[in-house]
Amino acid sequence: MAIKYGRPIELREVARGNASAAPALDLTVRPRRNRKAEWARRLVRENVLTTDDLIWPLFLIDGSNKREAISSMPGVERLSVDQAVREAERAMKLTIPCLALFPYTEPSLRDEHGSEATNPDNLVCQAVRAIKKEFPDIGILCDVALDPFTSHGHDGLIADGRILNDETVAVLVRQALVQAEAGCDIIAPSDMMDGRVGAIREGLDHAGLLDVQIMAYAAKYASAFYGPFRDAIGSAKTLTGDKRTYQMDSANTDEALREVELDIAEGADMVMVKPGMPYLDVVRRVKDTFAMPTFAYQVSGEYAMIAAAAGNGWLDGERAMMESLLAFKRAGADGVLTYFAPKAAEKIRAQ
Ligand SMILES: NCc1[nH]cc(CCC(=O)O)c1CC(=O)O
Ligand SMILES: [Mg+2]
Repeated sequence: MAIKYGRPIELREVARGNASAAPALDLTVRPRRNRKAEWARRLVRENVLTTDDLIWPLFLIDGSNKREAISSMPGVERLSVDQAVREAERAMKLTIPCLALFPYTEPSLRDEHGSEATNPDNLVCQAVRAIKKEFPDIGILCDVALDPFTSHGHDGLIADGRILNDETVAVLVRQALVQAEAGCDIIAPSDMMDGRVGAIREGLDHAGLLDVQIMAYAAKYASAFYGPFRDAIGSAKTLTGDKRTYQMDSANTDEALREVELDIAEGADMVMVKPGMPYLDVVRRVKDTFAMPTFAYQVSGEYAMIAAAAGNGWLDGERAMMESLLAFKRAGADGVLTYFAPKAAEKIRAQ
């Protein structure tokens, strides 16, 4: 019997002959049945976003009782350490498992070598200690890279206009150690130097910090979507040139797999793809290939686009936020770093 759309042709003729009430289209399969009501949609839903999927990035600034708006990231502020502790409390109440910390470094503390990065009493280390003291049960992730601390805004050391890989890695290991010693749970190298994951793992192990995890920014692309972040940490104005000799070319995906493979071999516990939404294909390939805990960073520019369009009344900000976050789950991500974390958590918990 010839089958078309699931029903034998012969039977289709019979069905046609019937009542005038018969459907105009003779369809056995009607996918809309599973969408007919909210309960039915919930029943067949494949992916779900929970508060466990969220990592909340915070920007830090020196001082006390201070909150500073970031003009290119409406709704996001730079926080003094005491205010960051208040946000940690909010994260605990919202059951967000982990915070990520990024410092705005005073210009007077920035130099060519990013020396402040390895100061055990720098802003990030102060914040880690303060948060851990009050809320030991929240996870803290610290970025490892020199850009918040260098006068030139690059993630590594420079000589004759070139980024020095191996010399930079030596500094990154020291940066990771001061953060881990302050109580950081997850070290997240975002610098894209070759070999830094292995060197940091060795440094941590040698210091007896065996339980400190590494989340490698494994496939990190040279992206225009980092613009607002560079405003937030104050490196936008000082950055000379671009980061294309260390961050990846946005045309490549095979290369992402090779980068991820290396970082896993060097000891990464978790891997990350960054930016997020424009690179969901990479998230999917990485997850399918390595079956590792895989994260995506919905970066500042992605946040800014949605926040700006919502602010102008051009799209429904809350729905766009939730849809964008669910997209990461659909692509295979185990979690998302997102500036929407508190808002999304509030919405999830209200459901
Ligand atoms: N290496 C630092 C770093 N860590 C996270 C981001 C971007 C995050 C965002 O845009 O939200 C950057 C910026 C950059 O590489 O220039
Ligand atoms: Mg690499």
